[in-house]
Amino acid sequence: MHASDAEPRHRAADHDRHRHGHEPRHEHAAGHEAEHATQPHDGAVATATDDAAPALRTRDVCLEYPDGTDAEGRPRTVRALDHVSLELRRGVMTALIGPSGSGKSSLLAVAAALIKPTSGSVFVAGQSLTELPEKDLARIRRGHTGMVFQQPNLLAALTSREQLVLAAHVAGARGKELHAARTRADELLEQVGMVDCGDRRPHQLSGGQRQRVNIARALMNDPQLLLVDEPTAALDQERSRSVMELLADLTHRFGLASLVVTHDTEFVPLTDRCVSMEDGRLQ
Ligand SMILES: Nc1ncnc2c1ncn2[C@@H]1O[C@H](COP(=O)(O)OP(=O)(O)OP(=O)(O)O)[C@@H](O)[C@H]1O
Repeated sequence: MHASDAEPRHRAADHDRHRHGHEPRHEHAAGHEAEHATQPHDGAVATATDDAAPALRTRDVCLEYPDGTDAEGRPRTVRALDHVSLELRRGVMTALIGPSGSGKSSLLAVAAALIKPTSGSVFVAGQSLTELPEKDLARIRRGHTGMVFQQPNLLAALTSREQLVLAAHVAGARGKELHAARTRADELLEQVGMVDCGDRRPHQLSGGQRQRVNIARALMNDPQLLLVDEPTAALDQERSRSVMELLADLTHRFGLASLVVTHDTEFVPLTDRCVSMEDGRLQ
């Protein structure tokens, strides 16, 4: 076992909580936040966000995928999300469970603004995503949302530090900002217990360590919302627990609204809240 898999080092916690300017909060009743698609004077849609609003709110979201044609040649659809209303607040880690095909990944994809719902509304930090053009959706994805998938998908040629700096570069960092990104990358690697692995490439890391780099990379652009799909699918029990504990810890210290899809119900007690899906509906 790799020491950094089992014993993440968590320093600079207070610094980060202050940087974000808030303590973790409990869930509030839905419906009292300022939610708006701002219409500026020039007619373009601005991406104004409101830090007091939930990091994510979906209202009556339905999603249908095309599913071939029926016997008469008419197009068929499969309903993956069926009137899903969900609110995620910062500082709260929510487990998303449910049987295979129940719609968990679809909900993550809608929350990440990767797919537009067929109907219903999605708000990220109070900003309605429904009518935004692709360039603004891309900005929301980069600036407000961090994503962690089952497989870390790290680039083989890059060191851990470079993986993180690349995320800042893709988000538009240049010159002095890239210098700051290197410092932030090292801070984040320390936060996920990988301080000694900044110069290592993926093949020099264990599965658990790669997932830690992946998580640190998702935090590079200081997101409010962290969407995590089966982060422990490729890991043994011990490393799985360690990664879930890390996610819970980061959620609280960074004030993230995190939504974590998991099949491992034994780790649900590590989360603050659990929601379950069946046939595209939240139970
Ligand atoms: N691209 C697609 N095209 C057509 N149908 C899809 C597509 N993606 C998902 N579906 C269908 O939508 C439903 C929800 O799928 P989804 O992947 O969201 O479920 P899931 O709960 O994440 O499943 P799993 O736990 O197996 O990953 C399923 O019936 C699935 O077959």
